[in-house]
Amino acid sequence: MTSYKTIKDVAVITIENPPVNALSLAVREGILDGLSRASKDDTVCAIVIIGGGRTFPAGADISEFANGKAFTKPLPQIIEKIESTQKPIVCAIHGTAFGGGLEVALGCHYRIASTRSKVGLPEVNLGILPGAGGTQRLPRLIGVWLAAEMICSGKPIEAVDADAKGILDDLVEISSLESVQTEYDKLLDAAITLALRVKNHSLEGKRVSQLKVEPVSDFFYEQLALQISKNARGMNAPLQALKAVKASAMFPFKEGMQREQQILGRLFVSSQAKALQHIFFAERQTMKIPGIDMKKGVPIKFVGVIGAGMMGSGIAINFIKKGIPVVLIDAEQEFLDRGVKAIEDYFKGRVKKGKTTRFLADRSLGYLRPSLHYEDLSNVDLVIEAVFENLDVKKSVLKHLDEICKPQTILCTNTSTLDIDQIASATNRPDRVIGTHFFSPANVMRLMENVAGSKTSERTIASVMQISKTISKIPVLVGNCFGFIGNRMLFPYNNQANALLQEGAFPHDVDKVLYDFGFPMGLFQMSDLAGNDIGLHIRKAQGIVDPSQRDPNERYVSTTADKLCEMKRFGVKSSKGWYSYAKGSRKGRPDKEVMDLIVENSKAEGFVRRNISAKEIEERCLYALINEGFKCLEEGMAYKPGDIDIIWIYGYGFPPQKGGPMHYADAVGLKKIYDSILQYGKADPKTSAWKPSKLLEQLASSGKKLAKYWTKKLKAQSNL
Ligand SMILES: CCCCCCC[C@H](O)CC(=O)SCCNC(=O)CCNC(=O)[C@H](O)C(C)(C)COP(=O)([O-])OP(=O)([O-])OC[C@H]1O[C@@H](n2cnc3c(N)ncnc32)[C@H](O)[C@@H]1OP(=O)([O-])[O-]
Repeated sequence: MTSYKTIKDVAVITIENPPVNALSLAVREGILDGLSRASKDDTVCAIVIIGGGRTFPAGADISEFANGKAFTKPLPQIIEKIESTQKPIVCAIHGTAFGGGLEVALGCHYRIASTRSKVGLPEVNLGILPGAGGTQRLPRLIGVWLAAEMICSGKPIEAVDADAKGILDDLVEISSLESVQTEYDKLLDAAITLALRVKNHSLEGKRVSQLKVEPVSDFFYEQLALQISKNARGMNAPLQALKAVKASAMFPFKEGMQREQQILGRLFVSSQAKALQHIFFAERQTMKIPGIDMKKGVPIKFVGVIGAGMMGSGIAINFIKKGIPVVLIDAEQEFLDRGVKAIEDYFKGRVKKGKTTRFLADRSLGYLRPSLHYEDLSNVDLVIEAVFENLDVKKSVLKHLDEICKPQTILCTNTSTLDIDQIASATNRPDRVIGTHFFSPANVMRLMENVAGSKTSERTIASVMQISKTISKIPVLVGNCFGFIGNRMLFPYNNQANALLQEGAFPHDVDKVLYDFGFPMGLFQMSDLAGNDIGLHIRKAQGIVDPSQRDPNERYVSTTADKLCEMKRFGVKSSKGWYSYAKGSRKGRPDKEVMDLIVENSKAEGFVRRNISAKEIEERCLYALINEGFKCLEEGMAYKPGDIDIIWIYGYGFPPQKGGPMHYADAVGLKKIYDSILQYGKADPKTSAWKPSKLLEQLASSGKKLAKYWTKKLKAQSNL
């Protein structure tokens, strides 16, 4: 996991633990061994620590947190050993020196980095803090102010910025065109040169733990705490990290370290840390699908997008940003022009905000080819239709594409609810048809539900999953059912919210509970923002708006929602919906007209309104959601519980610190949820959402956790 060699009397310890050189136990042992060899060897005058391959360590090995290995030869002790070594140690950074990686660098006496590298302390995103001295050394090196900002936000910074802040001693200029090998060679060369230059220098002032921290006023901590509470609402780690940073200014290093370790100990075992670390791995597991070999994907080098509306132009941006040429098609010149303008405005905005350069923006725009002619798609590798959400319209678009595109072209349909098999049946290549459900705005939202139809081939799935990654999305493969995973689960969740209105709650009551749970907004606020007509459109497609077409054995809860649309209360866009809005504002106020309508409907539908507790609101909305998630798993529509969690966190704002609905279910206890579902079902037998999932029932009665059960099941499957 590490290698040792000497070059010109400098000992070089190379960390070799691909892909990210995480500081696993074997790496820590290797560093200790290297330090010991270098210290004992009289011919060695200085030491360089460098990461092999593409990066300096991206942190401690997160998988060692759960199995306890992190406590054997723990990282803080290794860093102490590095810092107290009597020979100068130069740390050479390339790639991403994150978390424990940066903490190792802070323990070294000198730090140089490639201009392409990034450094950061992202531990708060994992529910912990930089627990190997980062909260004590960084403030000593760059001051409390800058350190607190980096540690509490968890955001990485570019090497050039790190140099300006005083984290680095020098930069090694590497152009974007140079290979990783050249970067490594140049960096090592520069590190050895520096090591030889400082070999006889005193280490006085080079051991960061011995530096003094300039105290800052309490006002600074109060202001930062306020900002954290707003930006990272509901997250414990950033505020706890701030306490540790404050300790660096209050106590000598040793005592500060004790505070850091005490706080780390508490965070380590917290439910938030477990949830956030679950999300970290779940996000990386979405590409691992039983029976799908991702290597079978074909490269996608040329793309077509049909529909230059908000969705289509957003989709196109994703590709041209990555240098993949796009033909953007619309039927009318006016719509095409509008789409192109939206794309140009997007890039202009990025240049204005300093997020890209004019040169790069122009280069991206150069990849866009607007057209009114489907024939221009004859040679694309993949085409995504983003036309109106209507089965017949989408079928006719795909039929046309099938006639025009080359036989290998993959045809993607961007739909949020429609049946992929039916759409694919309009073509002669159902194996090359797949759903790509982008979330709006498509150039911002990272989630992509890729929907496999019954005939979609492994090659098509692998190609689309790979290209989704290339355009920086988080792709999740899902099965073909109404609403797929995200929207399918949204229906019972949303139904409960509406049922609560019938029984006695108001929109602001429900929204407050969901906001307090950690969602960025409640369901009614979300509906106002998206447009209440979208829900009506879906209910119409389901054929449930007309009372004569409804199943008499199923409770209908959307009368008020339907009436709001009749009253043209579409939401923010019409300045009134479930709430009323001042012109141009997205902050809604409860509206008497809506509250009266809700009361009137309750009465007309035979409900005696009652006070409903926050607990009941939370349980009913979330347990209905979770029950549907279990049904998606038992039907094979979702492949892993973690996939559902990722969909709900990235697509619907489920609070990450709760780990997603399926992780949360395990945390609450499946028996408790199952029993509550039975109880709510008894009181409301006409709501099918309360029919418990068989899988939930089975796990609740056997006392098993979903995560463990599913991991075992997948292992057994892969051993078959
Ligand atoms: C006494 C107690 C002592 C405790 C001391 C605490 C010390 C410290 O403060 C805590 C930390 O450092 S916390 C850490 C702070 N650091 C962070 O939070 C940084 C976390 N990492 C990242 O942000 C991204 O991985 C990178 C940007 C580095 C690379 O992005 P990319 O190029 O898109 O690559 P990718 O797809 O993302 O990952 C590739 C593979 O590597 C895997 N893996 C990655 N990091 C890992 C890790 N630290 N570990 C293990 N595994 C890690 C990843 O799962 C995946 O595995 P798979 O089997 O192939 O699926």
